[in-house]
Amino acid sequence: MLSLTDVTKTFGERRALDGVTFDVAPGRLTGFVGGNGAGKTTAMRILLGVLAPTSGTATIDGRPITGDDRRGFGYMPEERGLYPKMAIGEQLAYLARLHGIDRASATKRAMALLERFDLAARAKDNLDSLSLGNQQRVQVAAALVHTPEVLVLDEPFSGLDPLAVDEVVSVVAEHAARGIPVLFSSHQLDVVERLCDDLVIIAGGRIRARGTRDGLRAEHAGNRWAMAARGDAGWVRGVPGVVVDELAGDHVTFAADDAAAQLVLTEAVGRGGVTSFTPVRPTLGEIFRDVIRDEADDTTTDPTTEATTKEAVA
Ligand SMILES: Nc1ncnc2c1ncn2[C@@H]1O[C@H](COP(=O)(O)OP(=O)(O)OP(=O)(O)O)[C@@H](O)[C@H]1O
Repeated sequence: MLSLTDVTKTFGERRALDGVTFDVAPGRLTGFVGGNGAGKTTAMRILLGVLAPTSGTATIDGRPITGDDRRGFGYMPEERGLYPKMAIGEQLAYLARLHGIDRASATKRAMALLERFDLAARAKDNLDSLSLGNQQRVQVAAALVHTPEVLVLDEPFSGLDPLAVDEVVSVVAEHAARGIPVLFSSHQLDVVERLCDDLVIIAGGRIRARGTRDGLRAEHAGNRWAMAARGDAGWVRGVPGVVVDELAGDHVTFAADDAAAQLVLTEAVGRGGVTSFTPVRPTLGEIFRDVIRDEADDTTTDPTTEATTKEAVA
């Protein structure tokens, strides 16, 4: 288990993280979601030891993360880190060797990863001769080449088309399935929603929500229901305690507490039955807007539009 506990990070006057606590469980994909400047990269850099927290702790299995632990981490940094003018096969093999893997195995691993990303034929090409999507695949491969014990990926899907996203997702999921903790940040909420097991939502340097994806969706369901009745469902408008969101013939979505929803169901059965009756789960985008709005009162800036200037710290 990889954890940040009560981590605060300030850059001069700017508080980039404020009491941040979350876990990344082994064998699970944890999506890290937040607007520009929310604090995702800063939190990841603290996990990686690239930055020291102002206060709070970064731990693995309950003990402070050491340099040795971190050598076993796979990290795809926001600023990317590969050499544009070096052949990609050679480059991946070189990175594997930096992790202490012998030359023959390093080359083998590099080629296996390129194979996996359908780039084996390009092994001798320089990184900068590849399309942006392929360069991104190589960046992901670089984080995986030493078979990491922990995987931290900063925006691994940015700039990828939907098919490339699926391909990277399946490779990353294979690594999670080895039982390692995987944390990735993304602005693409639809991808996060599809991919992750657990979610951490951050805004303005503070954690606004965290938990399992399904748990958060249930928690934020807000008593909304969808029903497909047999016959026109217009009568639902007249049921006490019900607010209809959308009505289209026999399909209706509405807000109602459990008792009012039960009334609707009973009435529908009396009127000929239903073909479906389900709670409506919010999308991740809806949850995101929900938690940001809930907390907006006690933030001084809009976390989703905050500037992302990254001044160098002297
Ligand atoms: N080295 C730095 N010096 C000063 N301020 C910094 C530095 N790094 C980050 N910040 C500030 O800390 C805040 C959080 O930035 P961070 O990069 O962690 O956000 P982010 O969620 O990764 O954003 P994005 O999605 O835009 O990459 C921002 O206000 C940013 O300007």
